[in-house]
Amino acid sequence: MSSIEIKNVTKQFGKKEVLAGLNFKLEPNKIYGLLGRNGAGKSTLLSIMTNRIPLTSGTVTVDGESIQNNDKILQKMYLMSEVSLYNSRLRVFQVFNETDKMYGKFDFDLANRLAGEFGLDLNARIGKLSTGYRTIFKVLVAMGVSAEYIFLDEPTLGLDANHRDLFYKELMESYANRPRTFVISTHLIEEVANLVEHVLIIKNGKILIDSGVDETLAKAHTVTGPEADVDSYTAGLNVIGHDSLGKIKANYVFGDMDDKILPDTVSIESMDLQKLFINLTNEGEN
Ligand SMILES: Nc1ncnc2c1ncn2[C@@H]1O[C@H](COP(=O)(O)OP(=O)(O)OP(=O)(O)O)[C@@H](O)[C@H]1O
Repeated sequence: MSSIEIKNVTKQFGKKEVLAGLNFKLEPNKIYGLLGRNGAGKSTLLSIMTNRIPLTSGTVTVDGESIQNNDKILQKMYLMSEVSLYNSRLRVFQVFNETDKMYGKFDFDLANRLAGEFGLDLNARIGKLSTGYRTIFKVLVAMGVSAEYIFLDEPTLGLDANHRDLFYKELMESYANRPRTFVISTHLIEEVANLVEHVLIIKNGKILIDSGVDETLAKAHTVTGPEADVDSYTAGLNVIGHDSLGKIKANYVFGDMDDKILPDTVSIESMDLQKLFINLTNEGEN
């Protein structure tokens, strides 16, 4: 099993720098959440990692080998949006067949069963699918493909709540049956919080967080109480945001708490991933 290493990757579109020197590693058999606000560069990064668009500088390597012009390595990776490359007149089952020819060992059992569960007609032409079914179709191809690394770009775009639930459930089951690496790019943090093991948060073209979910949340605290007490307790800590309700204030702290004695009026609770994400990626803060 291979790991992917991203080193000093930058991407400029004209004069605009979208990725500003990224460094991280993707390990085999993990579910990653690639989180960032609209326009943060998630899709760009996924396209660079799968050699769909060129990078401006830096390297992407798999077990030390560059991915550029390296078909053997690129066979190990699948980017969900690739199906838009297919002729829109093709029918769903034909794309399953094409994918099998390109990557080998397509999981027809899984893709066909899921088509039934989602109510996707295998004979439908892909150009005629509704927005939601277009996503479902792309997701089914991505789940069936035999690649070791599956990059899912906004996999629930346009899906209703029932279909989103079904997708997450099936993804977990499929992952348990055939471990591989999934990188899920999304801004719907709440929905993936229980699914992903590791988060990569992008902001301003840089990786802000690259760590395990549990480890990340262990450093995220909500300190609540009367404003003056809360501010004095959190002075000197890494306060990344706050909320107020009347005279009660919540300061959001990311990082170590010190050993100060907690006043009776103040309480410390955990923070969920969504709240942490919002506070970390708010403009003007940090
Ligand atoms: N081909 C392109 N030419 C010029 N600018 C581009 C191109 N592709 C992306 N960009 C710009 O790069 C930035 C990052 O876009 P990208 O689509 O990677 O973000 P994203 O994090 O996937 O956003 P979203 O969550 O909104 O889909 C945006 O400012 C976008 O306008």
